Amino acid sequence: MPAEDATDRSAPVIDIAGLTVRYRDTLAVDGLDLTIHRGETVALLGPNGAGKSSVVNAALGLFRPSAGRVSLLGREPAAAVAAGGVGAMLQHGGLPSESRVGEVLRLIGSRYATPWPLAELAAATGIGDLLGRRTDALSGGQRQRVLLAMALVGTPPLLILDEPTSAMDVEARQAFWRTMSGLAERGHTVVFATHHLDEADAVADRVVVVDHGRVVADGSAARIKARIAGRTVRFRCPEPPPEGWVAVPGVTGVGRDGDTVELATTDVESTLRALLARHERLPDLQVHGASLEQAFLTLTSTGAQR
Ligand SMILES: Nc1ncnc2c1ncn2[C@@H]1O[C@H](COP(=O)(O)OP(=O)(O)OP(=O)(O)O)[C@@H](O)[C@H]1O
Repeated sequence: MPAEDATDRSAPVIDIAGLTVRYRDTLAVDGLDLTIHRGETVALLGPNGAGKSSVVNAALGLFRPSAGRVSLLGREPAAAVAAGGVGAMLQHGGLPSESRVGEVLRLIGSRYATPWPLAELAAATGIGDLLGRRTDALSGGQRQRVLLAMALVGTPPLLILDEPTSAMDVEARQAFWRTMSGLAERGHTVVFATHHLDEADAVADRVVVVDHGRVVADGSAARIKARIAGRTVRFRCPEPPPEGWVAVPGVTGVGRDGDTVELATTDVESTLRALLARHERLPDLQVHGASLEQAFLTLTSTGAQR
């Protein structure tokens, strides 16, 4: 693919301050601050209605926010998009009708000084066999791959993607993330909203959790998981202590599955010490770290409802 054009490496690629989005009575984004630097791959996570799409759409300058400011590549969003600095894939992105996929990509590419050569772009996005296909004769997953190719054709330094893999099958999803990793290695910045926590965990070097229009956690997936400091200790033990498992130091929750006990703990060391002092044997003892999903549920209102 063509080399990426030079950008100021120190300046933020996305700088959002005090972003507020209201739709009549709904406060969708509530004074959100977010700064993203060149080369970062950032996942925006949050439950349905958290405000992710509103942040993405406002960041792209698709509407004027109620308050706050957004700068993309050091410019107003509309100017950065018009200059070809931003590739976007929206949740309800449309394709021109009555056209062939290859024609559309050639046409968009002709607007750029250094478009990604069509054959290479088609290979990277898995649409080699779709170039002659009509845009209104695509499946949901094929459509998503073509939308991705449209976002990438100008090889923009910044990619903003709203649930880019939601209609893709497992193979297409893996290919998609390989392409994204390649772009990130070349210094492109990738920001994507997703509900796939496993993808965020595997692909993003930074995870931003949004809830009720605010950032409730921001850091590497590992840091976010560590922040809830949750571990699960499992073992087989038919008899609980007389005072109950909750009396064991560190334990915050107790579950049972047949004769297997599952203790949620915030202090795994104290919990294990206390258990081993009391029980000579803890058959099938296992200790698990928190998954990003557990962290997500704890950090957002989804968890509070449980
Ligand atoms: N055009 C609109 N008019 C009125 N309310 C809207 C509009 N778009 C979004 N909302 C509301 O704003 C809030 C945030 O929605 P948004 O789509 O930004 O969330 P999201 O995190 O992207 O959700 P999802 O994961 O379901 O796509 C929700 O309460 C939603 O109902």
